[in-house]
Amino acid sequence: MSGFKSDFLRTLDERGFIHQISDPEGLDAACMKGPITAYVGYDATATSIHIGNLITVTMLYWLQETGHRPISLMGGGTSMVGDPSFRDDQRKLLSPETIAANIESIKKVYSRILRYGDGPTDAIMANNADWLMKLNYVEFLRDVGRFFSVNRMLSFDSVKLRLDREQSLSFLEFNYMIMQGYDFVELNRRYGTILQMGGSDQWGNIVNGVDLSHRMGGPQLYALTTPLLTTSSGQKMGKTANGAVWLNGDLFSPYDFWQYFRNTEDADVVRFLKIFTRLPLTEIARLGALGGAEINEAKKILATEATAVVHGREAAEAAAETARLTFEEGVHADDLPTVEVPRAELEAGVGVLTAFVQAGLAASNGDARRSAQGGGLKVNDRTVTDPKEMLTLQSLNDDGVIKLSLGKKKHILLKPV
Ligand SMILES: Nc1ncnc2c1ncn2[C@@H]1O[C@H](COP(=O)(O)OP(=O)(O)OP(=O)(O)O)[C@@H](O)[C@H]1O
Ligand SMILES: N[C@@H](Cc1ccc(O)cc1)C(=O)O
Repeated sequence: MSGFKSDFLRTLDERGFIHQISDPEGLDAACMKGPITAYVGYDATATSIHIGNLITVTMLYWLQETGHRPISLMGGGTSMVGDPSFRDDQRKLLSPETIAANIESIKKVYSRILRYGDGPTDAIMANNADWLMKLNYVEFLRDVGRFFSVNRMLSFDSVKLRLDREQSLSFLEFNYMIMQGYDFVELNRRYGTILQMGGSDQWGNIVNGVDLSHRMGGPQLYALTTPLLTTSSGQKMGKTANGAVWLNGDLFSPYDFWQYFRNTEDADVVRFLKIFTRLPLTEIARLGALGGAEINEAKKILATEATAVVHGREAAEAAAETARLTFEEGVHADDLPTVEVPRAELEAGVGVLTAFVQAGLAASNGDARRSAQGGGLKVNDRTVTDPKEMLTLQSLNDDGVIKLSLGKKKHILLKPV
């Protein structure tokens, strides 16, 4: 449905966040009536969330901006089980200690994006361990389990793949969607939550909660999913060749984060400006109309605005300045990513190809050799011509580091320790 009346759904729609809504007219009307409460759940499978997850946090941001109340739910209970949706293998079981540590680490980033507090539209941080870990098995089966139809659960696309391939789906994992369904009902009881959002892979789990409320005689709940974002070349956002684009700065620096967006493909610029920045749509339309080399200006604005959302304006501008010094003026800047090497190793001498592998700029010595043959490797801004060259303490530049460059855009500083 287009032509939403509520600011919330109109904003999500115009900025390209909507994939599916369970009852668009009903939800639009509810948003018009007064502040609603909506949630997104995040399992603690790593020490940070990544840019794929950032899309759903941004939906919570727009919810709050348009006068409603967001809940970020930490999956302290559900992480004990592990979501099997669209996975063709079972997840590794996480220990309670790992889950608790991951939650502590994940939590930090939300308060940069959402405003938490006690007011009617202030955000709430909840944890489903608070109710799931206390459940009594037999009571839960009788009160909640009886409303779930196994026939219907088996029909969801999210588990169908596993079943069609005749790969095992354990009873533990099969319970996941019941837990997530129950969360929705519990969050409705506790906070009047009527909407759950998530990526399109969460549709089955969310709709289960909508149905459960209905069957238990509860209020009408709603589901809203966002497209799983991929780049124009089809890669799922969140992962790059080197791993995920994490939001926690200790895993992925603000500079790397800025660079990730600076390297956006031309065809993705407008889509990403709408999703990852808060720039008005008129400004985005102007940037989208830039052609030729000017599109690079739009990419820099995208990179700075997206980095400011996650790491703050100051860090974003520092990253932009480092990039400008490095690429536009060719000077070495202090906050390029650094890899430490034991001083003794440099004293003994490290082969130049090995150094590029150690720095993560090449997958293997053979890979580094091929880049060198193409003239793509530089040491302290000098092209590597001899693949047998040794890097030693004599190779340190005036700043006491060795700058390794792969092509024009990737630089690492080797620092003796
Ligand atoms: N590329 C993406 N685009 C949009 N939403 C995403 C993307 N990746 C993850 N999400 C959403 O973020 C929320 C949390 O996702 P989840 O923790 O499953 O991330 P994930 O990277 O898929 O993790 P895992 O590999 O552990 O399954 C879910 O609602 C999920 O649908
Ligand atoms: N299943 C969600 C996380 C989640 C957990 C509990 C919920 O109630 C909702 C969502 C995911 O894997 O991304």
